[in-house]
Amino acid sequence: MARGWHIGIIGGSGLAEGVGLDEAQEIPVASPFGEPSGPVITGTLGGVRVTFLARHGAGHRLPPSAINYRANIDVLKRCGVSDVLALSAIGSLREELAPGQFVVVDQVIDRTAGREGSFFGPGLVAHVGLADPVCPRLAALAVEAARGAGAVVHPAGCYVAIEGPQFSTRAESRMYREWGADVIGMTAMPEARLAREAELPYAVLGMVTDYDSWRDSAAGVEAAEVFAVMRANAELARAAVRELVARLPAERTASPIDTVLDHALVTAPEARDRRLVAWLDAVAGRVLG
Ligand SMILES: CSC[C@H]1O[C@H](OP(=O)(O)O)[C@H](O)[C@@H]1O
Ligand SMILES: Nc1ncnc2[nH]cnc12
Repeated sequence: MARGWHIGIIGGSGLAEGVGLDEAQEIPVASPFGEPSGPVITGTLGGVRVTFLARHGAGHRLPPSAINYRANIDVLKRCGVSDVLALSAIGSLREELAPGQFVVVDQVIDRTAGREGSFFGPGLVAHVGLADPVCPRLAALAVEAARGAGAVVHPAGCYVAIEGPQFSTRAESRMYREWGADVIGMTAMPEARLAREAELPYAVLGMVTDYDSWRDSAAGVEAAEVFAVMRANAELARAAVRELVARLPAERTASPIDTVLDHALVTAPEARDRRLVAWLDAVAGRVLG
């Protein structure tokens, strides 16, 4: 039995049905930040507590821009999750990252616009470091787990998060390649930012579904293509999650990410907005008392 671990899984496109938990219970969890994508499903997998949330809601109701990323991370934190693994469909910007293969993201470029990207704000200012937006320990576990499940896994890759919902133009797709991005999606930001603010180690297990639009000879990507590849890979993604929980160290040791708020809050206690402080009971209760 792995002590101290409670794995949060955010299921992306093609993975709204969950990961097949034992003793599963569906629980609506309220958040002061508004409506999460849906109720969480909490249960166990190999004796480890796991809580699942479908990012786009049941039946893929929400486009990337309408997802309440703050509420989603807040409810996972409220459920007592210790670490968050995000499952995502991604486009490939490199020949060697082929559809059907997995990429465990290690860097992110944020090209989203207009999304709520922080739990903090006027009345309680915080600046957390985001140089390394994913947790190396969880990412390494995801690599081993996905390999153990039989997937071809690339252990690193830079993810460019676009606003969407349209896919990129050819010019954009080629520009992202020049910038050094390896894969493309619409959801890892602000998810990664918010997980960090909530002191939740976060990693992205990306499943390559297409080659985006940078290749001269090929037609651009279509949503049907993404879902067809995801349908074919959903079971492999679930197997990777089962492998991950089976490979967790017997005891969860502290991660530096667990305490990033220790030195991040800059607003003087007497200048803090009481309503915002109350909203942050789950995300920052550890440091706000
Ligand atoms: C259905 S194609 C575009 C859609 O797929 C990805 O979703 P997710 O990251 O939740 O798996 C991409 O980010 C877009 O939201
Ligand atoms: N090519 C692509 N662009 C953005 N998001 C995606 N998700 C899957 N494939 C994608």
